[in-house]
Amino acid sequence: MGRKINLERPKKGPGRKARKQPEPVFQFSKGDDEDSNKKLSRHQIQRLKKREMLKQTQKEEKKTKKAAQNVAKAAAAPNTFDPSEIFNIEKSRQKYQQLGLKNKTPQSIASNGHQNGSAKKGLNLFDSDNEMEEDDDVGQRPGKKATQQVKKSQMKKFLQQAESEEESDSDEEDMEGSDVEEEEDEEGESIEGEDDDYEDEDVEEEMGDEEEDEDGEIDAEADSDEEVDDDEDEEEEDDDEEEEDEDDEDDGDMLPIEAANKKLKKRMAQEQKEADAEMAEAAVNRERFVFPTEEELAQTTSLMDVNMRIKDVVGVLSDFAANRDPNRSRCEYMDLLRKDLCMYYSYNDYFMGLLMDIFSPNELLEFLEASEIQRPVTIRTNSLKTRRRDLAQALINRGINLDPIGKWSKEGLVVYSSQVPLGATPEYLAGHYMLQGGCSMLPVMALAPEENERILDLCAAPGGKSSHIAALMKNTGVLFVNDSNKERLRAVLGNFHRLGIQNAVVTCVDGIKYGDIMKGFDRVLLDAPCTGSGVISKDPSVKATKTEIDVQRCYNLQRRLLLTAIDCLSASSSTGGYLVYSTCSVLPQENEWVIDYALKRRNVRLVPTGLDFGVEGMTSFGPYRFHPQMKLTRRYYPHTHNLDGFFVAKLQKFSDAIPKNVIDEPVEEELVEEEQDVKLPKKIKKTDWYYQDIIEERQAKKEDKDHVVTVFQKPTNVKKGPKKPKQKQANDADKESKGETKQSPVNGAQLKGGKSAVGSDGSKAEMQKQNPANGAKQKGGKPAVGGGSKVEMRDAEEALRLKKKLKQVQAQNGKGGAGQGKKNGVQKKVQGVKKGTLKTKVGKMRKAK
Ligand SMILES: C[S@@+](CC[C@H](N)C(=O)[O-])C[C@H]1O[C@@H](n2cnc3c(N)ncnc32)[C@H](O)[C@@H]1O
Repeated sequence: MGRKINLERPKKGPGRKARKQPEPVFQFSKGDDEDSNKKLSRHQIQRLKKREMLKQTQKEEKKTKKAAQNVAKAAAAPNTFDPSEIFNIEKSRQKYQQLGLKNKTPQSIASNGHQNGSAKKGLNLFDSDNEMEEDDDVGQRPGKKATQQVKKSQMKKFLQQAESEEESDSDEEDMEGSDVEEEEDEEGESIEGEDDDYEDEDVEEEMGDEEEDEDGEIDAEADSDEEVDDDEDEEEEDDDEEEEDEDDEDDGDMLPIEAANKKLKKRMAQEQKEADAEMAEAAVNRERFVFPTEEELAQTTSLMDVNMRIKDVVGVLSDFAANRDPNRSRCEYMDLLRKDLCMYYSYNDYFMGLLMDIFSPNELLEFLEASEIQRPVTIRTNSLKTRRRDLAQALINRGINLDPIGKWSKEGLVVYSSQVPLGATPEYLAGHYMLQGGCSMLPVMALAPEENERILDLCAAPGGKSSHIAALMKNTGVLFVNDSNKERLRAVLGNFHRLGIQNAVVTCVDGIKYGDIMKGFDRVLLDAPCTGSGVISKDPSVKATKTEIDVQRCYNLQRRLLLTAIDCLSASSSTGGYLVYSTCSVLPQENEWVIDYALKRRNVRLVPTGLDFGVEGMTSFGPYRFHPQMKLTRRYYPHTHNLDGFFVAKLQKFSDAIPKNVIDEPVEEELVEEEQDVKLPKKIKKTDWYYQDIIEERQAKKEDKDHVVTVFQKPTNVKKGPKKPKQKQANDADKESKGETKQSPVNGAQLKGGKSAVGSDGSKAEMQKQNPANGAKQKGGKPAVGGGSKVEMRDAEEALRLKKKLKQVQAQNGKGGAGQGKKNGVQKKVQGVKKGTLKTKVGKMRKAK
């Protein structure tokens, strides 16, 4: 091998290596120029021959040595830390950014696995893992490392943008006698074209490992720098040779490859030893953490100090017995940690407390950090219209940098960067893909819809998961898509038209009442509304705004929706009888607890989700013990999987009968939910269904004169008709209380979006039916707006009833004095309802009316 003579191929450009190392002059070579040899003396010719032989042997030695090193490196790679790889990644990343990929978020870098440990773990999920290659039937080695993925995506970009440079670079490299190039030449391979992005990893690896200088990244560097580099390289090589010589003496008859391996191991052991010594020294020199006094705490002004203290306290808690201050309890440390975390990451105390109940201090830090970073953008191929391979090709052609999302999905793609908005590409508009978080694909995969089934998605807007279901059903069967929010359903319609979904029926009904409309589904998906504690990176307002009442509202609603969803399912379905429950929350209150509640009240059992990754669900939480099968459920965390926090459970219904000795109301002790006017935050996202619902309700209340605002409001536009006979009235009232009457401005009025209001007859029974646990609630578990407090309402109802009775008694008195005793009794009762307050309350309500 060695340097090649290139007399015939013309040089295409002034490559740096060409300048650095001019083409060798062979004026003394034997065969080429006999005349010139003749001019030399005999001694000169002998010296020349000697020199050439020496050069030749040196080159060969060098080459063997390099080959041995490479083999040793490759052998050691899976278990060892290779600084050159880190260097490579970093360099690639810089180059990547230079290429105009400034929008690349830190998270997307993390997804490549070279930011932190958690990201490395998450890498598995966004690793291309030869998915594309598998699709394409291109043979590849399985199981890549983070660095390889980075290289691959970088290479993709490089090769597209620097295609013109490719040839000249390779020529120059040929000139230098690069081993890599030579090997490539020998094998007749080249690294051109997009398809190669998914191939030739071996070549990429070699390029990374062996010839970092030759990847064309530092062409712009000054010649002087190159010279310095080269000098350094030479020095290093000299050192290596010296060491090798020493080793050679010891190693006697070892093969060069074995000797090189031994040397490498020795060097690594030495480095490890030094690192350990440094760590030990640092640990000794580090000051012991002293619990701060009240004054010190009050004086803390900088977030840096808070951060330092957080780390110190976490350090103490990780080995409490050894590191603690004997005068301080664990509780005190935990309190300090909670306060600091709240301050540093801007959480409210309650919400941070919830998270501290779930995670250990170390893991909590990882979770909080990961929740500050955006997850990688992911898209799902719409298999109704295209194949992932074709979509990827089309998007790459538009300058979008992407990879398959991972082994676990056949449709997902992770997008590292894009020059064009992903929601406006021709492919998007043509419905070839859906913008969808990676974790959103999991519940549908667990549901495993089949063709020709009847499937219900109870809380479907904006339709990401429903459209996935429709695609897996291949537009056959019927998909019922429901959501209680009319505005959000518009997005569903838009998406369905774009994606070409034709087997869907879209409804806008309160999910709790869906069972009254339709039942007997083969499969049901309940992607329940939740606190969003798993998607803090998308909506950071969750950190500061969620309160105890919010959490309770969510799990109450989730429980009721889950029971309805189970009731809608058919246990006798020939293909299924399966239900998937999911939330984008990490709180056990909204996940395991809800599932446990349903397991006790319906004939369902937990079955495996079929998802081959994720953390097992909790079988206990604080004082609560859940069903042992709960470990079949799956949890996903941003810090572990680089996905949004998520929960997936799969249930199978084995009987349609409802167990007799259970009641639907929550049996656990609940908070008394106070009726309160929900304060709206200053900025409300359009996607925030919770606040959007409140705004919508308030708006409707303002606009709709027939809307039942208070229990005493009289119907405004009900035509007076002939009085119904008593029996008929009773029947109607019964019907209304069962929710059969569709629209009545007064009683049991259906509010916009299928919500029901408290009946004007104010029957307590009806109110309790609305919300057995905590008083009247509407869609989303929110309190009925505008009805005053529960106590007020009850008093007012009682007062009205008694007043009516009083009038009757008075009328009877007018006819005769026999009712006097009765009248006194009723009057006493009226006074007894709420001493002193009744009059004013009734007065106020009248005024309001
Ligand atoms: C987590 S989102 C669903 C996301 C959807 N599955 C997707 O993948 O695009 C929860 C949805 O539940 C809806 N929702 C809230 N309360 C509901 C209720 N009582 N009945 C039906 N839907 C409800 C909200 O409007 C919201 O769209």
